[in-house]
Amino acid sequence: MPAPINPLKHRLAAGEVTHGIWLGLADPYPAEIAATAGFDWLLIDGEHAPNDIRSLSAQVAVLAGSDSAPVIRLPDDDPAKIKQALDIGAQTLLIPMIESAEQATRAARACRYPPEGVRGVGSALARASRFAAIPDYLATANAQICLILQVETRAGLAALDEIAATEGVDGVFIGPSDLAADMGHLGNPGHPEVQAAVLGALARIRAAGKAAGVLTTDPAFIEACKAAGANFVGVGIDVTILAGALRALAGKFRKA
Ligand SMILES: O=C(O)C(=O)C[C@H](O)[C@@H](O)CO
Repeated sequence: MPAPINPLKHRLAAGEVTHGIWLGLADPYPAEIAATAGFDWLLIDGEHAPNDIRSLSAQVAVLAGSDSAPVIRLPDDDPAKIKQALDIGAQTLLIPMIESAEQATRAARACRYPPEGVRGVGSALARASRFAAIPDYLATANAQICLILQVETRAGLAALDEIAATEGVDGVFIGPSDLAADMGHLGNPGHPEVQAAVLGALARIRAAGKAAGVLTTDPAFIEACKAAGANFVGVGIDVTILAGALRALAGKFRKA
C-alpha cells in the first residue's frame, strides 16, 4: 500500500487550470465550511495567518476526504518546518521568498526522503503514513510531494528560469503584493509595471513546463493571468470575504 496519491500534483503537471482560496482564519471550522464550496484546493496560510503546527494539522484533518486539496504555505523555507508540514499529512507546499536556484534546490531536498533529499524520518509518528499503517510510505512518499515556490522580488525574477528548472520543483507562484513592494509600488499590486512583470513571469514558468501560480481577487486580472498560463490560481481570501460581507451588511443598517 503506497503513500496517498496527490491528485493536485498530477492535475497541475497535466496543465489543468485549478482554482482555490487562501484560508487565513486559522481554524478548522471555517476550513470545513470552505471545503463545501467546491474549490480545487484550499491554501492554509502559515505565513501571514496566526497558524501553528497544531492549527495547521487540525485544518489538514478536516479537509481530508473533501474535493478540495489542502495546500500549506509555510512562513519560510526552514527544513524543520517543511518536515513537520509533510508529517501532518500535507502533500502540497507553498514556500515563500525564494530568490535563487540554490534556495530552490534546498527546499526540494527538504521535501524528499534520502537519497533524493534530506527529509527526516519520523513516519511512525506521522499522519502522513497513517501512523505507520502504510507500510511502504517511506519508499513511495517522494513521488507524491508537490512543491510550489514563491518568487516575489526582483532578485527572484532574475533567477526565475533557474528556479523553475530546478529538479523537484513542481511550480512557481508569483506573489503580486510582495513583488509590488519590492518594485517600489508598496500596496499597489495592480500597478501596470507589477502586472506586466507578473504576466511575463507566469508565461516563463509555463514555458519551463512547470505549474504557474498567482493570487489576485481582481476578476479581470484573474483572466489575464490564466491567459498568460497561470494554472494554480488563487481567487480569494476567506478573511477578506468575511470582513467585506460583514461590513456591507452592517452598512445596510448603520445609522448614517
Ligand atoms: O505577495 C503576494 O501577493 C502573496 O504572496 C500573497 C499574499 O501573501 C496574500 O496574503 C495576499 O495578500
